Amino acid sequence: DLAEDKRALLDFLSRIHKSRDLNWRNDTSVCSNWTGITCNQENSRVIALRLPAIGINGQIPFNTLSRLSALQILSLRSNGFTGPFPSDLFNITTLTGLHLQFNTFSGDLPSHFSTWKNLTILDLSYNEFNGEVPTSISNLTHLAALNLSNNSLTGEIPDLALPSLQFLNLSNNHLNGTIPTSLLKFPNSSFSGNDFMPILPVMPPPLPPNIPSSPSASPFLATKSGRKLTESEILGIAVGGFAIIFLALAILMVMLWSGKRRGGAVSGKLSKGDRSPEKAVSGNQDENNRLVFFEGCNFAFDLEDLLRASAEVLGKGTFGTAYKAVLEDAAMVVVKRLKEVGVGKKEFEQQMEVVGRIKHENVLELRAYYYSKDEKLMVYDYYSQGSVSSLLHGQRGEDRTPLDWDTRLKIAIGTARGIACIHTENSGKFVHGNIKSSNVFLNPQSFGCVSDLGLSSLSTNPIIPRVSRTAGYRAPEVVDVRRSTQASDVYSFGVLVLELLTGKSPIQITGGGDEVVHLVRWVQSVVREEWTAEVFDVELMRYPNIEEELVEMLQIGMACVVRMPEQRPKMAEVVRMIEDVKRFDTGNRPSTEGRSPELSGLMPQPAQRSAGTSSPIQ
Ligand SMILES: Nc1ncnc2c1ncn2[C@@H]1O[C@H](COP(=O)(O)OP(=O)(O)OP(=O)(O)O)[C@@H](O)[C@H]1O
Repeated sequence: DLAEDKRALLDFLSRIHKSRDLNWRNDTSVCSNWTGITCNQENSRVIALRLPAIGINGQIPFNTLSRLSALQILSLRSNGFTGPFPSDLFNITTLTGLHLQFNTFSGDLPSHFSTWKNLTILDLSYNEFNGEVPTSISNLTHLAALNLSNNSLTGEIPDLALPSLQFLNLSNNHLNGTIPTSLLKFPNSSFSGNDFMPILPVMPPPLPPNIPSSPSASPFLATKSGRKLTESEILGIAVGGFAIIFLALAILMVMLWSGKRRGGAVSGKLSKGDRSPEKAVSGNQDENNRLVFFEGCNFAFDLEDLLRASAEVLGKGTFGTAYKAVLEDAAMVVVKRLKEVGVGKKEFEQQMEVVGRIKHENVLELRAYYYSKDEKLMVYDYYSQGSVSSLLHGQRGEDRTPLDWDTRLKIAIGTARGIACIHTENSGKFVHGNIKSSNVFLNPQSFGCVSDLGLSSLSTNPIIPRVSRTAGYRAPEVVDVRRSTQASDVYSFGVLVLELLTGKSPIQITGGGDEVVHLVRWVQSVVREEWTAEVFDVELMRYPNIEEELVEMLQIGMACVVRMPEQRPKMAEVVRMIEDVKRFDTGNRPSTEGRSPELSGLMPQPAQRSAGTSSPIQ
């Protein structure tokens, strides 16, 4: 229980040598007051202990931490721990993450890695372990990240058949022999700096998607087998080379984030014990330049980890560039690097606090932010499915998740609820300012989830090119005065609804680039001509008995995009209207028989459509 956890921690504290104080006192609450401790929701057990860079020397005292029988995460990284691998930690069968990197542990790794059935991250890098990589690591069937780099390990790598492994680093040891087939999927950088058979000095990142991922396409394998490369392989390597340069540039940019803030802020290469414990544990950064996490965020990373992470550019948006960062523990986050923030630190922080406070299932949670003179970053969860924009307009190949009608309805209702929630914030004055399909993601139940809130009021009013997708969502009055309002959010939402119904982008260029077609105007004109059925996405034609829902959603979408802002419905009203449509979705959809004459015959049959579609937007 918690009392035993407390005793174990106090025992640990009394038996370690440390250069700085910890605020662990017998008369204070472990869960509320003690630095580096995380308890479970009921505050009845200690589930995480994180003491990075706290200046502890010597061995981990035996039979102390191993008594924390509910512990899931143990991070003692960047200290001065010495001695052999603390084998009594095997008693903690609940452990999911063990971070002992940047210490001076030495000796062999134990040969009985089997009790940690739930372990997902094991980081023992930058120590002085020697001996062989134990085969028993294969017993850690949930292991997603294994880092044994920068030790003195010797011998051959065993064939670690780890089904969940996504990140592997064995670089800079003295390993030799060949790389087992089960590990060949990892980039060569995972194995560099060892005594393997000669390999190419430049290690390729994962192959770009346009290169076939057959083993022969890997330069590493080609060299090993010694056979000549085919023309397409050479081409593949050339393209891969560009990809490497591109990736290296991306990583360089991420590194630059740290470089820029030298002097007062954190550098990616702090030596051991450089930081005070409070700073190290509470976000690990200088108080004025730290990554600020919001409550409920379970991420175990800091700015340093973020800067070390490999980054991939997801895209450049209106307010900056979005990167996907893969942290050492294989967790993926999205980091938005903002450009041209037009407000000072205080205002920025206030805005972030408002955004970070919003907890709603249809609003993408801001996990953390960072502010310094040169850099402003925002951190979100990574949504692997991509945005609604990519789901709707992305490649229509095998990998594409088809957006069926129910999902589109769920996207619409989720997004509407998310925006309605946002509009209640800040005494009912909060405005999103940038509702569009690339800012909507699917939550685990496939409902729409709104991202990027709070950005439009921070930026220095970026000028949106007239012919850009973003411009297609802007309400007419915003184009004139360049100021968003809740009514203009409603307009943008209306465009999103029309996009979901038609499957078309809000702006299209036709006629060899001369003609710009606005989705809103096109839908309005088609409906005026009483060709209503023509507007709907052909992909929706396969779903039976959805005509009424389509038409009702079309009416809602059109009500949102009326020209006069004051005539648009409020977002809460829009939610109610869509919820009325959603009632059709209980499995008792009315059949086409018995519908009103206005609606009967409105929908042409699929064959009719394909013959007669006259849409100016293709
Ligand atoms: N949390 C996320 N998970 C997955 N992909 C994301 C995430 N956030 C953004 N993206 C994707 O990254 C790309 C760039 O996003 P970003 O928000 O910077 O620009 P945008 O949405 O195109 O434009 P804007 O800046 O106007 O919102 C987009 O394709 C977006 O869908």
